[in-house]
Amino acid sequence: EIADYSDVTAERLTNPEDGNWLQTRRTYDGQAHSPLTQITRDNVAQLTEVWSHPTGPYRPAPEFTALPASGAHQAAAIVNDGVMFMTTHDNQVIAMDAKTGEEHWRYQHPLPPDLVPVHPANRGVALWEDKVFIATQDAMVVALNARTGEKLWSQTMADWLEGYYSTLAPLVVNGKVMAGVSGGEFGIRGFVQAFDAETGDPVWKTYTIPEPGQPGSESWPGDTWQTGGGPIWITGNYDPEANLAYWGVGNAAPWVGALRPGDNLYTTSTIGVNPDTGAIATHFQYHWNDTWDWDEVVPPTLIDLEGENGEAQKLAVRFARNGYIYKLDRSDGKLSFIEGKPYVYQNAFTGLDPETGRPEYNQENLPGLGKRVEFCPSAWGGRDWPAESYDPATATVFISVNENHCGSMEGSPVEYEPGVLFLGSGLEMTPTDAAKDHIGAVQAWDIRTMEKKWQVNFKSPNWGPTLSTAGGLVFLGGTNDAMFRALDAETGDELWSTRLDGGVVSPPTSFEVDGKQYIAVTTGWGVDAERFQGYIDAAWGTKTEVPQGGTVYVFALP
Ligand SMILES: O=C(O)c1cc(C(=O)O)c2c(n1)C(=O)C(=O)c1cc(C(=O)O)[nH]c1-2
Ligand SMILES: [Ca+2]
Repeated sequence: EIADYSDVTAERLTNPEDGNWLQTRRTYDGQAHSPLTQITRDNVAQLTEVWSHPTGPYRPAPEFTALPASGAHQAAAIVNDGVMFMTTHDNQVIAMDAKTGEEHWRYQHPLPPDLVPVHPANRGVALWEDKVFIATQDAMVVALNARTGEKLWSQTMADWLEGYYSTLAPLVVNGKVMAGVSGGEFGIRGFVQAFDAETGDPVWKTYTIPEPGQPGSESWPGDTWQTGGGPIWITGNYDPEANLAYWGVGNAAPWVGALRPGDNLYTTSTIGVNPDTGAIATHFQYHWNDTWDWDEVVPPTLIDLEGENGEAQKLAVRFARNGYIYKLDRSDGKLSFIEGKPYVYQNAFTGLDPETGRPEYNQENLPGLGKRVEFCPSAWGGRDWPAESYDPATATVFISVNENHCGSMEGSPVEYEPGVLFLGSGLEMTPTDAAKDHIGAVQAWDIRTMEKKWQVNFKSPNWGPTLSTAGGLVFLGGTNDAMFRALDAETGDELWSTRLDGGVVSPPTSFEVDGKQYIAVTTGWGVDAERFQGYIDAAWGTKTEVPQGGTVYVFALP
């Protein structure tokens, strides 16, 4: 039992104290930036481990799975006035003393024993008042008492036997707990659902695919809308002024676009949803008739800049999995295109319409039925799910990317069966010749000019969400050598690093207790970071062993 727990309010989520990290990307705008300044580029070399805490037991990869992968620890350490919350891919929630690592309580969500996750991951908790919320691999939302870990309510969003599951951290706005469902590879019909935080009562449910008669339904032929995918598996961002939650929608199903001709709204789009009603107020589709499994699920980072004449520029900036950066305007509650350009080599589009941002496709790189084609980047995109951070003082985005990998697909008709993979194609990934130089990288982009400031390359792929701090630092793991590092935000130079007990794909966070700044990160290598590495090893005849880990680490200055 936690004696002294600070209730989380709308005010605290909107304007969090500098020393707390109350949501996955810290603030509703998704900037993942810490205003703390104790750890700086001048002293970061002295950073040392304060405590570590293993999260085990692990749920091992089952022997029989269609797409085997180890579970990955992908949750941000959420910290509320000295209490840390962590989740694991097997749907445990652990509350710890953020200063010592001492465990307050641990909850294990009972998963059906025969559930075999395709993406064994969980991206963390959401907080509201004295409650903690998690979305689970059997597509439930569960509320716990933050003080005791006692279960308060649970609700089932959809039937896991039909291929629905959840991996994201929920998003809470004004007492409504929102979560979405994965299953884009199973032909689900994706949605976001909201529940009353107090009672668990369902409040609204908004499908990412319209039914016949609704706007956008004309973009789906016949019955294809019923199994069209459009999963939501990354936490949305929220703009309190517009009262819109921005959710990213994933791939269309089956993978091959020729099996469902049309734009297929709102797959591979950002939708702006009113959290009170669930109404979709605006949308922007990055690419129509997705045929590359390029889920566009990470929501745009919400950025306010001062324009040339001093007027406010309200932006939504996105690095799409399709390999392009999009600068969108969100000033009137509508997402509209300003400009876009590739940030990695991309040969699937010939370009974007300068007015609308709609891409034109290169027919030679367009997967179709009975036709094997290659395209770059591969299905894992220029970036996958690991999120970027944004430093408002320098208007710079720091993002982990992967380049020098291409994919191929050959489409064939596929019959829908509930709970069975619904792809219509195999999937290949091949590193290019340039991959011998590097695959992973961190890029820093100036959002005013849309110019790249620097890029740091890694021989390894990079699956590390970034944390930037007002101390002028960028923290990330993400590489297959289990290193966790701090870079100089101005130059990208590495200033500090340490090898941990496993690969890092979780977002680092920063917090303060009793006047001391800490950095937290959790090891836990698996899911698509592992699969991606597997394709590279297969192409090169190598074998890269990355320890799975599964430990929460906390660092500070001595
Ligand atoms: O279509 C979907 O529903 C869905 C869900 C998930 C997920 O929930 O993690 C991933 C993907 N797709 C996906 O395409 C993908 O590349 C991916 C990588 C990972 C991961 O945890 O490393 N999850 C997912
Ligand atoms: Ca997908």
